[in-house]
Amino acid sequence: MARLFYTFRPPDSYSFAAQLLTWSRKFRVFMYFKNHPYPHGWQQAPWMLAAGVRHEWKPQPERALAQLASFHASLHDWMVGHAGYHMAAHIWPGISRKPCLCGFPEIYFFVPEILVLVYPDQVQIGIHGSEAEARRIFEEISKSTVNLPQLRHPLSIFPVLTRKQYLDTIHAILHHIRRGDCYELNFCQLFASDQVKISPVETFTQLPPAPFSLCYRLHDSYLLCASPERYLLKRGRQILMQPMKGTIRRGSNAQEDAQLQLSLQQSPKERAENTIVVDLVRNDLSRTAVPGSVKVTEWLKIYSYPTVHQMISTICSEMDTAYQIGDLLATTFPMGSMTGAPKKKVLELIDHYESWPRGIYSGTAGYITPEGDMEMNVIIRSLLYAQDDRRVYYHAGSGITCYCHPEAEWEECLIKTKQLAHIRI
Ligand SMILES: C=C(O[C@@H]1C=C(C(=O)O)C=C[C@H]1O)C(=O)O
Repeated sequence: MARLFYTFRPPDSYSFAAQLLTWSRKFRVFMYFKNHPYPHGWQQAPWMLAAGVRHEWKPQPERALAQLASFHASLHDWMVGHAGYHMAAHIWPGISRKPCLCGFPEIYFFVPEILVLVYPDQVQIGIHGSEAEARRIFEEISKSTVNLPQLRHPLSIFPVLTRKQYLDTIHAILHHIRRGDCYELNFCQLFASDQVKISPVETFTQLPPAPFSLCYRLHDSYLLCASPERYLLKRGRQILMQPMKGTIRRGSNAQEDAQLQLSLQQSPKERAENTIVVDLVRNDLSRTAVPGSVKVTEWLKIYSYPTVHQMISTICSEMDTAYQIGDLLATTFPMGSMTGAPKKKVLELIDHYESWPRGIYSGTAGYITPEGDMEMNVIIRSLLYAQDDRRVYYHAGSGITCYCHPEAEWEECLIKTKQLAHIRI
């Protein structure tokens, strides 16, 4: 039986979307998408929940990308899941595999039992079942009570590196850049906290709005993601990537904010960082593209988020019919904004200088539709929570180029942790 969608009209979609998140807690596997409406183009619905496992795909990671398209075609259904950063090891020989500190596998996708799409004027419930069953689900969600978070203690997380260790590492990376080993490297540091118990859903609701937010539970591992960055959008054969490079804090008043935005827009350093990644992405996309179809449709555009301004470029291509979704991932992953360039060399250097795993951070999460369309984000600005171990992790990084001032990069990482400042647990 194919998945059938049934339409309902809740009195208020915003409240329904909040109830949906509360309701999702009863599932051991779910992904809840909250696509804050920034002008970022196509997304399926403002809110979406994929809950419960109808089929799961836990492939051998080394064969996963080669098998993804045929697995998807065999089911012709929605698939939701993630690929962690260390899938890089199966694409680029010589890069080491490091297990995710939070327990997420290298790659995992599931076909949900229940899919709920929430639009401003209607709700669609997609199940392999009858309308009566869909109505029962709709009514159960409508009865969920949303508890406002009980604000108690601030969430304290600490960098694993001291400031001095961080600065020494950046100087070592700059040495590689001056020697010509590479010209941009995205170095990420780890922040952690032990012995914390959080309520993942309540914590997620306190993260700032972002266009690629999601709350993902895979048994005892949680990803609470407030990502502003898209990795890849596939619609038919049209592909779009939107690397983000260039970050500046928001100002405390409108005038300062406009000045900061302008200085980001005009900064030769940030423009160079972004353009290096644009070139890398153009190259990555050209490996599966119809010749001549790779185009930069937006270059160095500033987008503003609650705590930061970001510089984003958009690169499009048309994928050649000889290629499938697995090929697209294999030729573009890990995304250039999280590696630097040239990709092979910086992957080796990241392996060496980041002695902790990135794990699911710096990977991607999202969905594949039955038609093979895809929307995948970049997993950044995210809390990882290992419920069993009561540990919380957060990573933050920045692009290092020859223009960089190590102290400013340290500050940039701290700015990226600012979104956690208001969280209470
Ligand atoms: C590494 C992070 O962000 C990446 C680095 C950016 C930058 O250098 O300006 C911007 C967005 C991301 O691609 C992070 O948020 O942890």
